[in-house]
Amino acid sequence: MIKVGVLGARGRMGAEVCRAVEAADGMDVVAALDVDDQRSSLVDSGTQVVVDFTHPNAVLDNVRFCVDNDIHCVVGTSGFDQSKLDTVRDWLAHKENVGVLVAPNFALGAVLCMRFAELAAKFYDTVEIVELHHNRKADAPSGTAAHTARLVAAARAEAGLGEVPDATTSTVDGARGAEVDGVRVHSVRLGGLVAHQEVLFGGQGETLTIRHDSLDRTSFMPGVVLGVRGIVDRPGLTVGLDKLLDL
Ligand SMILES: NC(=O)C1=CN([C@@H]2O[C@H](COP(=O)(O)OP(=O)(O)OC[C@H]3O[C@@H](n4cnc5c(N)ncnc54)[C@H](OP(=O)(O)O)[C@@H]3O)[C@@H](O)[C@H]2O)C=CC1
Ligand SMILES: O=C(O)C1=N[C@H](C(=O)O)C[C@H](O)C1
Repeated sequence: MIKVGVLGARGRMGAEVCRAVEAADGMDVVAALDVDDQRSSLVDSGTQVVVDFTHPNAVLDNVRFCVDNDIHCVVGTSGFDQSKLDTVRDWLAHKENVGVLVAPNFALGAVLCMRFAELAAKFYDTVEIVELHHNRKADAPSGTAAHTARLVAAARAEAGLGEVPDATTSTVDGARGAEVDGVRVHSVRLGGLVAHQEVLFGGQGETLTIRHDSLDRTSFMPGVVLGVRGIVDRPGLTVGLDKLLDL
C-alpha cells in the first residue's frame, strides 16, 4: 500500500483526489491537510507520496518540505515556470531516492492536446492559445496554457520559424492577450466552466484548432493515480504526465 498525503485536501481538486486515492487499488490516504494544518503530520503518518493541489504561492514551500523529508511528490498546482523547476531540480540533486512529478495537467486529453500542438507547431506561421476556466481560478494564464505555449515556441524555434507575424499597430491594453515565449495566450474566466483550451494554428488558406475540455474534475483523477504509482520508482524531477505515458 502506498501511503498518500494530500495537501489542499479541502479544495476542489484535493477533495476529489482523496476520493480517487481511496478508491484506487494499492494506495491509501494517510494524511489529508489543508491551509492551517501542520505538515509534520505527513512525517508522523509515514506518508510516502504527497499530492499537492494548493496555491501557486504555497506549492514550492510544500515541495521543499517533502524533499527535505524524503517524501515523493505529485504536483498539480500551477505556477511552475523554468526557474521554479530549476530550483526543485537543485534540491533533488542531493536526494538520490526522491521523485517529484510536476504535471501542468493530469487529464489525458489535455496531455494529448499539448503533444498534438507541439507536433503541429512547425507547420504553421501563426498560432494563438485560448484557455477558458471557472471564475474562481487564482492564476492567469493557466499552467497548461503557459506550458503549451513553451512547447509550441520550442518546436517553432527548432524548425527555424521566427516571431509569429502580427500587424497590430493600434490596440487597447490586454486586447492581444499575454505573451508566453512569443505565443499569445488569451484567458477567459466564466462561472460554469471547468478547464478548457484551444490551440489555434493559421496557415495558407486554412486553420487548425486543437481543443480539449475537462467537463468534470474526475477527468484529472486517472492521471493523478498514475502519477502516484509512477513517482515511487522515478527519482529526480519529471515534468509532464506524458513522461509516464507511452506517447
Ligand atoms: N495539474 C492539473 O491537472 C490541475 C491543476 N489544478 C491546479 O491546482 C491548484 C488548486 O486548484 P483548486 O483545487 O481548484 O483550488 P482550491 O482553491 O479549490 O483548493 C486549494 C486548497 O488548498 C488550500 N491551501 C492553500 N494553501 C495551502 C497550503 N500552504 N497548504 C495546504 N493547503 C493549502 C486552500 O485553502 P484556502 O482556500 O483556505 O486558501 C484550498 O482549500 C491550482 O493551482 C490549479 O490551477 C487544478 C486542476 C487540475
Ligand atoms: O485551476 C484549474 O482549474 C486548472 N488548473 C490547471 C492549469 O492552470 O492549467 C489545470 C487545469 O487547466 C485546471
